[in-house]
Amino acid sequence: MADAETPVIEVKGLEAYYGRRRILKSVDFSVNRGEVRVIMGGSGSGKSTLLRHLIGLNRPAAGHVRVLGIDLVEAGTAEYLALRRQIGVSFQGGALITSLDVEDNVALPLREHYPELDDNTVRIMARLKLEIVNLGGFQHLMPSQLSGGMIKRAALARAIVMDPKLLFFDEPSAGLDPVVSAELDELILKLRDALRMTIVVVTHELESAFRIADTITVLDHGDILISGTVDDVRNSPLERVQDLLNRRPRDLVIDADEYLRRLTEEDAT
Ligand SMILES: Nc1ncnc2c1ncn2[C@@H]1O[C@H](COP(=O)(O)OP(=O)(O)OP(=O)(O)O)[C@@H](O)[C@H]1O
Repeated sequence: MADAETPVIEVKGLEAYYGRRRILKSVDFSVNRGEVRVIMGGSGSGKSTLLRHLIGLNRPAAGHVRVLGIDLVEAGTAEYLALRRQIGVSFQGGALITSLDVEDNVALPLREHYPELDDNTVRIMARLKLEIVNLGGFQHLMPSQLSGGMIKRAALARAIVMDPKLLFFDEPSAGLDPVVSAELDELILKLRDALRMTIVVVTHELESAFRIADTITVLDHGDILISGTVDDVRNSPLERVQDLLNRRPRDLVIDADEYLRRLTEEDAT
């Protein structure tokens, strides 16, 4: 396992493809313990693809991904499962199971990874996490009875139920009003400070990114444009970074090679 000095995430030369299309182009990326790293970038820039590689859901076409000291390319199944117990993931949309109430949704990873735990212990652990995300008392509601912000918080409670060292959060603010979104930002900072988690957040929301980030990585068409502090990113002289910060669309500029490739490419099987 990693010591206190080693980055929690180390990625070197990561390449990713869907079919023959290269999505990530030799990405180098590292995240230090205890920081909130925000991954930003336009739609289709490769943020979710990078996240999937960091969680081990996708295998790199080239390069290495080391998480909490474990090389995901080389790890065997047992090592990977041990690692997954230390990683929390909250996907876009919440992905709660509609037939289970909030408490059973939150308890799910515990039941899956620690089947030997008795029901009472599982219940207490789930409720503790519901308290942390301000859903204390709502444990018996069904997902269909929750607001958008409550769904995100329940998904977050589920992601942290096993006290992960590392938390991945995909689009926490998507579809939320600004007040609820700001509450969620505060919650992310609370997890970093009170539970000392390292947190990687993918977001489109600039305001939220600047509020929660210790460091920011900006992706653009599968390349990292910049990784640095909030000030580094704000003051970046790179035109593409400023386009993103000022919401100037770049995708209207047609890349002739890419356009031709799309027209002529056979479907991957
Ligand atoms: N399963 C898949 N099969 C084929 N292509 C995919 C798949 N998933 C994503 N892509 C393509 O890969 C590119 C990068 O997608 P990705 O979802 O990583 O981007 P993103 O930055 O997360 O975008 P968004 O902000 O819109 O969610 C996009 O062009 C997308 O269409």
